[in-house]
Amino acid sequence: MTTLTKTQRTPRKQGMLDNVMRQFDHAADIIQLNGNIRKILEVTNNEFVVHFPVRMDNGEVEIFTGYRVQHNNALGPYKGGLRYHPTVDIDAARALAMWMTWKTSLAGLPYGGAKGGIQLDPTKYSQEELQRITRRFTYALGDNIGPELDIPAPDVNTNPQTMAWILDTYMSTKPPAERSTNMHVVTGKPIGAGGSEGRDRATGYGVFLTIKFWAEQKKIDLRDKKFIVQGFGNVGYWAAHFLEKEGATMTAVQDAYGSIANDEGISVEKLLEYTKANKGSIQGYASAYSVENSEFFGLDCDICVPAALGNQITGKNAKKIKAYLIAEGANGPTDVGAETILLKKGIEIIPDILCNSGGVIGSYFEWLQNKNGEIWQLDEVMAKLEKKMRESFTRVFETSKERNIDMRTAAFIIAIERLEEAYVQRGIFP
Ligand SMILES: NC(=O)C1=CN([C@@H]2O[C@H](COP(=O)(O)OP(=O)(O)OC[C@H]3O[C@@H](n4cnc5c(N)ncnc54)[C@H](O)[C@@H]3O)[C@@H](O)[C@H]2O)C=CC1
Ligand SMILES: O=C(O)CCC(=O)C(=O)O
Repeated sequence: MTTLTKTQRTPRKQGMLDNVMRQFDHAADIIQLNGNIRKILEVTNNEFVVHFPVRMDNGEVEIFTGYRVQHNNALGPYKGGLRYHPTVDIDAARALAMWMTWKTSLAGLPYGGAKGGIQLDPTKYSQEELQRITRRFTYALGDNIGPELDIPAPDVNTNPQTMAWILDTYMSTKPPAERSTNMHVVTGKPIGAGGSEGRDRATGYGVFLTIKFWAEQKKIDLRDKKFIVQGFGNVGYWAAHFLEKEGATMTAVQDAYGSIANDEGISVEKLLEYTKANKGSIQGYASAYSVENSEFFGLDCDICVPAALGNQITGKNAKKIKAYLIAEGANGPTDVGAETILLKKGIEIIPDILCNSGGVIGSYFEWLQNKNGEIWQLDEVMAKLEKKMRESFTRVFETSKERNIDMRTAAFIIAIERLEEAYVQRGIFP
């Protein structure tokens, strides 16, 4: 059995962790959050770091490091994705777990927050190797995940297939009578393996909905508006798909391999077909020209959708941004320094914990269906998702107007106040 290390510290350091803590501090100061509750929310509950060996296709054994950080479970089981990327480390997992706590609280879900992943570059491994890595990671986590304890889901470079491997491995460790009742140990599964209709598009659809609700408030017609998207994976593609369907035009895209642009428009569906035949990359797409990555955020557009990694919009490139709206599909794409610049310029930001919350809401629907032995149709899932997204958006937008604060601070306040209420009502910290 691989050794699990458990710590309870959350040191402040530059990067995503520093950003999420500063966002939290800002909101907590405004509402004068109860000091004891603040202490609890500042630290993560549990942190698991696992090292595990996996045999590669060439017969050699490689050692991998995986992480799962459980930030808070005052509102329900820990919930959040697993990321496979070279930048995954303990601080990234802590930051992303904290954002999950605020996100699930804001969305009114019966969940806490967690996040994790494996530090690796998945492009370097075969599908067989990725399957063995995922299965060994699942064994290493053991009963530290579970359908009523901590429920992983897809994130960067993980997908329904990854979730199916986790499900299968987790179930194989359970006695026969418990196997079929544990389907909800992960969400974002393939439909045939207990997944839900609509979870594939839930995050991107939610991103689109928040843009639509914002445009309604501002009396802006999305038809003919230009948008740019960083990241053309699950979130970026689906957000672009729904924006294009609404009549907006995608004029630039950036992925891990480079950036392309075309002021006349880039067809979302044609680009998707191209990436499928091009190892997932947008590079070389004939109906667009390539641009320097450093120019990407400064391109002319109305709406900018960062849907890749954290800390992409920084003090360095924020000044160049021409969009009047940033819709954060990614977690933590805008650092605190950049946000100050953007807000001064009058650029509005739909914050990640609201903008991309469609994903975890879709996961909640999958979890409920598994628990209750139900199967919902796509239109039912999408209608329920839209209702929940509208409720969250309206609360954030109204709070932001009433208190004369930006939407991120408003979203944090709503999320933290729900947690504060839970702790106070439980009588722990009157
Ligand atoms: N999948 C989900 O349901 C949810 C994802 N998110 C967040 O959305 C973001 C994207 O996640 P997914 O779409 O699921 O991942 P994905 O793995 O499907 O796609 C990631 C995309 O980002 C691109 N990318 C990676 N590194 C990049 C870089 N340095 N510069 C530009 N592009 C880069 C990749 O080439 C790919 O196109 C992440 O921040 C994730 O945490 C948030 C909520 C839910
Ligand atoms: O679907 C989920 O449970 C979580 C998705 C996720 O990782 C996120 O919202 O950042």
